Amino acid sequence: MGGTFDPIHNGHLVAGSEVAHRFGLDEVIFVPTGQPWQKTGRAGSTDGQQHSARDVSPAEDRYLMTVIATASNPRFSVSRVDIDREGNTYTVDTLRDLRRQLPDAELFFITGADALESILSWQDFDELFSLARFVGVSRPGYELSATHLAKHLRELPADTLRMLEIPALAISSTECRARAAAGQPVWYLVPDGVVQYIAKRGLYRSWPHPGPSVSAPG
Ligand SMILES: Nc1ncnc2c1ncn2[C@@H]1O[C@H](COP(=O)(O)OP(=O)(O)OP(=O)(O)O)[C@@H](O)[C@H]1O
Ligand SMILES: O=C(O)c1ccc[n+]([C@@H]2O[C@H](COP(=O)([O-])O)[C@@H](O)[C@H]2O)c1
Repeated sequence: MGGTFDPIHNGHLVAGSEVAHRFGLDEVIFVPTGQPWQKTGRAGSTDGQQHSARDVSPAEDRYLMTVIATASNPRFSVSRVDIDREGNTYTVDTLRDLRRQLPDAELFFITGADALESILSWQDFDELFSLARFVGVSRPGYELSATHLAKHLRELPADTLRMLEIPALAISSTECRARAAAGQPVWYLVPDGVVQYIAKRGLYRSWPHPGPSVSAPG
C-alpha cells in the first residue's frame, strides 16, 4: 500500500488489514512516497473542498511514523524503495522495485477510492496493471463516479482491479495535521506511538502555512 502517510492514520491500517484478510495476503508492505508529485488536489472529493498544494513532511519522519504504526502487526512491514529513490515517486517504479526484490510474489497494490480516481494520470498508466493487481478500497466522502475512469477500468482484463468495501473510517491525514496544528487531540485517529512521535518532533505545528518569523519591536 503506497501513501504519503503524513501522518499514517487508522484508515490506512484498516485498509491494509481488511485487504490482507479478504485476499489472504501473507504480507502488507506500506510504502511511504518520496516526492508525491500529485499532492495538489483531490479528484473525486465529494466534500466540495479543494485541498491545496503544501509542503510534505520530511521522508524520514513519514517513514518512522509508518514503522511505528505497523510495528505491532506481524503481517505489516515498511519499504524504503520510494523514499530512497530520487525524484518524483511513480507507482510504476515502486512496483518494478518490489518485483525485483520479491520475484516470486504476486503483488497487489492497495489504493483508496480517491487515489484511484486519478490513476489515469499516473506515470505509465498502461504498464501498471501488468506489474500488479490493484485493489481499490472504499473511503467515506469519495465515490468512483467519473465516467471516463469507469469506462477505462471496465476495459481492463478481469481480476486486474477489484473494488472492496471496507469498514468506513472518515479519517484523513489532512484532518490529523489540522487538528495537531490547532492543539486538538489526534488520539485514536492515529496509533498511540504516532501521537507521541508527532509531539516529540513538533510536526504540523505551523501547518498549513509556516508562519513568518516575527521579532518583537524594539
Ligand atoms: N480513511 C481512509 N479509508 C480508506 N482509504 C484511505 C483512507 N485514508 C487514506 N486512504 C488511502 O490510503 C492511501 C494513502 O493515502 P494518503 O497517505 O494520501 O492519506 P490521506 O489521508 O489521503 O492524506 P491527505 O489528507 O494528506 O491527502 C491512498 O490510496 C488513500 O486513498
Ligand atoms: O505513479 C504516479 O504517477 C502516481 C501519482 C499519484 C499517486 N501515486 C501513488 O498513489 C499512492 C497514494 O498517493 P497519495 O498521493 O494519495 O498519498 C502512493 O503510492 C503514490 O505514489 C502514484
